[in-house]
Amino acid sequence: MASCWSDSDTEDEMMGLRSSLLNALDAIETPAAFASSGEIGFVDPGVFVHGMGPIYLPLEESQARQMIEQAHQAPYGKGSETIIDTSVRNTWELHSGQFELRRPSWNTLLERVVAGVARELDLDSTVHAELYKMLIYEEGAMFKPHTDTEKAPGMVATLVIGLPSAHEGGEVVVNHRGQQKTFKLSNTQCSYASWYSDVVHEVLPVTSGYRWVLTYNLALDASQPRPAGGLQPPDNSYLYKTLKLWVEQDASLGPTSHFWYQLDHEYTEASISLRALKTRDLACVQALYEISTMLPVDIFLAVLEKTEHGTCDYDDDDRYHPYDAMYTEGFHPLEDVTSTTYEVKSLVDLDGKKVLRGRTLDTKSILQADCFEDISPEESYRGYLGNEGPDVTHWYRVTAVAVVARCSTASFLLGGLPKK
Ligand SMILES: O=C(O)CCC(=O)C(=O)O
Ligand SMILES: [Fe+2]
Repeated sequence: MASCWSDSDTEDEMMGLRSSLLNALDAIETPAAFASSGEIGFVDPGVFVHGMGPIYLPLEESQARQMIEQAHQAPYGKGSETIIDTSVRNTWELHSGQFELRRPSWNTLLERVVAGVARELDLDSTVHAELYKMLIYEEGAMFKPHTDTEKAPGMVATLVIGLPSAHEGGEVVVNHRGQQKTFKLSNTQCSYASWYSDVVHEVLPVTSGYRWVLTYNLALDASQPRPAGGLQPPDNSYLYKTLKLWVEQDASLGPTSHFWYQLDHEYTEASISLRALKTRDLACVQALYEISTMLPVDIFLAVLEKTEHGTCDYDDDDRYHPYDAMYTEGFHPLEDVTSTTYEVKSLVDLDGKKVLRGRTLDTKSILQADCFEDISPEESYRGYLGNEGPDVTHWYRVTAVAVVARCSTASFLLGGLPKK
């Protein structure tokens, strides 16, 4: 009911809402990885295939062909059924009763790998690995995008260990909430890739050689609560509620209702886009983007710049070598600031497409009051020149996300220089 408030009530209310928005955004944490990969080294698990004998590393074609003779086409889960359809999954498989891993130290190594994966995926340390299948992908073999069904009680993730075998292609591509990673298992040593069961993944076609892997189900004790990590989207309900209030109140007050939230990392004007964002920045902007599909707000990214111009002290050497001094390296603190300006250097949409440049920045719209503090500036220094003392310009740049009430997006975008 903004219309009944006195100005000071309104201002207090707005300040309260802004600090709630700041708290809600500050509370967003870096999510755990949804998938991870790494190298293990050249370790022989002592693969012994029943009816065949030991398999030597790296895998040779003759042994690959012999194993394929023992193997069967791998099925895949479709609803409650498992079916074989080589246009979806084309892989040879040996089930865990058909082979053994005879090297006694293999389990110790496996425990180390599983502990590392548990850390990377932020899984509880009680996670244990259960050997599931051995897979051999020959030329043309692949597995189309799918998620993994729960093959054991408490199963939360899949671990694939690649064994040394020369091959090309066969990369695993994992996709989760708009993020994609590609893993290539090693030809020459053991390596691993792991992902939460609900992460969509595919194995691209092998173009030559044999891709040879062991698959493990990673499961938590059935008594453990399921981890929130990659399985569930983070809980952004507080941010949603606060933004909803802002849209209803603050956003109806001004013609260009928006606010800026400074990101943790700096990005260059050329690179800034959703894809380039790291860790918590990605989580924050992704949360805002998801909310923008439910509330009438638009999200942009920008490089914000503060420029300070003024004079500075010069050392006596400058007076006698004025032209050298023009190129003095190092930092010159401003003695007397003659002008301070704030600008939106470059505004882009989440795909990184420029929508605006050179708009004046109203610093009151930045949620963090100390936005430009603790930033090391870039500087341009002009040394002692005849009658003029030395002068200096400092530029402080930060990257921020803009949240704009959709009713004022058009006016927000006016007032900048034409995009370049
Ligand atoms: O071969 C791989 O890397 C993955 C296999 C897979 O996705 C599965 O067994 O569900
Ligand atoms: Fe899978």
